[in-house]
Amino acid sequence: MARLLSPATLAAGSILLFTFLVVRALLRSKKTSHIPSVRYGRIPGFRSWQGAYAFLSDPEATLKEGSERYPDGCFKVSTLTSENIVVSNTEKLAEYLAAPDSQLNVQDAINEGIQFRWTMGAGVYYRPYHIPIVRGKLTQNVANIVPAMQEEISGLLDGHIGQPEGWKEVPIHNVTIDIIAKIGNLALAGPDVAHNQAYIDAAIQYTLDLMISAEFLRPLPVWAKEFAAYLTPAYRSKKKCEGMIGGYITKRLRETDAGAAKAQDMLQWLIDTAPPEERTMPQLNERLLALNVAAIHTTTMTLTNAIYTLCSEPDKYLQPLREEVRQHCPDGQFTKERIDSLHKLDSFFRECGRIGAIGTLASGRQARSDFTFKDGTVIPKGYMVSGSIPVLHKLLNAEEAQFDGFKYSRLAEEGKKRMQSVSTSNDYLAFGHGRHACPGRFFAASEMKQIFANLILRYDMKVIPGTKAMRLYIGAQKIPETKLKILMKRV
Ligand code: HEM
Repeated sequence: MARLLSPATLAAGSILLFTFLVVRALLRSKKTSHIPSVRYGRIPGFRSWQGAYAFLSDPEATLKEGSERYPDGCFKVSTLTSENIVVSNTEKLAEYLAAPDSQLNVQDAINEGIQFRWTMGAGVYYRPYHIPIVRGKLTQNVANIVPAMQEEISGLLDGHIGQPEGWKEVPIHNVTIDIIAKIGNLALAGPDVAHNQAYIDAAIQYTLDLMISAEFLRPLPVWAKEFAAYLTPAYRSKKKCEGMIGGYITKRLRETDAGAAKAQDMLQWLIDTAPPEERTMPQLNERLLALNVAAIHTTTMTLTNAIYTLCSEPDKYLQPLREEVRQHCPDGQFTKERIDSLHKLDSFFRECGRIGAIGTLASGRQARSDFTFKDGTVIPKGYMVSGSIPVLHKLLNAEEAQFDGFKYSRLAEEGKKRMQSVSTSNDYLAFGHGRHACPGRFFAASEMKQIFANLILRYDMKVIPGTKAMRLYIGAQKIPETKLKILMKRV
């Protein structure tokens, strides 16, 4: 091993990898030379890399520039390992979202981003049988799980924040991620797993390990990924989780085989539905982790962003939202119907999703074969196409980009069609759009609203004077700051 990793071998390996990446960048650029680039450099062979530097330094500004320069067509931006073809208008978005999966594929697009065929496991990539279960059973079960979630949220808020008489500094992201991970796992695998703190921490960490592993694996050729995957933090993390809940999964499999299974949770529906090769303990552990990846950080970031938004303008939003919750839930108890009747709260969440969507690129699809738009523009096989959030969410114009939390409830009161936080459209893509729009959004909205409503019933909240919630970029992702503390005081 020492000989294999000698400085000479490492240097030779690095030169080979560098040459491979330069040649690949040159070949890639040739295929997309018909599409205008935004913020690429001038040095031949390195143009797309300079473009990647510009895009990754400020994705939002790069996309705004592209959308302004090419409002009717497509343009391309570069990341370190690929080029992304971006559309700026709703017609083009609708056109590519209607393409069949055999032509423009969502699984391949996600795989490009998080390499999940290798970081999670081939089963999740080739057999996504969990998606219809999330869209169907999990969504239908939202009403049934509200009371258990409510009890859990109450206990966790007592533990994390308590009932402070005076203003208390609270690292709110740490609180929301723990609550989301626990109530999410309550629905995924039941209380035994949700109350296993070591597993919850490991499931939260798994997503981060996966992101790092994806960066390590992405530049490698496919044959190398097959081996390198076993050396990644994601693989170690998955095995660690297997050690923690493997016995519990095996018990649930045995109960089901004995006809004694009673649970109404995702694990049960997975066991009942899995194809034979997926109906094993390691594969079910992998599938639960895949769902944790889809569910924990997305929901936490969206909720944290909503809390920061509220704390920046508490005078404007806290009291009206609290009054609405008190009016519809006078005893402080929630049901699905009561949550659905909170129209101001829903409007607030939709506007947070419009202004502060987690991604700057939406609904990415990767071409399995060449795709041709009506205007003749071709997305070549192997390339990504996405929507530009800044233009589709109308963030180019300063007036339209202004946060207006009660805009949608006001429009509905004026007799216009109600636009809900979970209704996707060509110009609202916080949950994507089309056949592959997020199937977990109804569940996520219920979780977020319950936590948010509990918070505003219990606490006054505001930012610490002199501080401001900043957004950070990780690639094309736009995420809320995680370290910011806010001030909270019991009502
Ligand atoms: C606020 C929280 C969430 C946000 C912002 C979010 C966002 C998204 C987005 C943008 C997509 C891609 C849609 C597209 O390409 O058009 C997606 C897909 C997906 N999400 Fe979510 N998500 C959230 C919560 C959840 C939860 C709680 C679950 C599961 C319990 C989940 C499961 C999935 C799955 C399985 C897909 C893949 C769908 C497919 O490929 O057909 N998500 N999500």
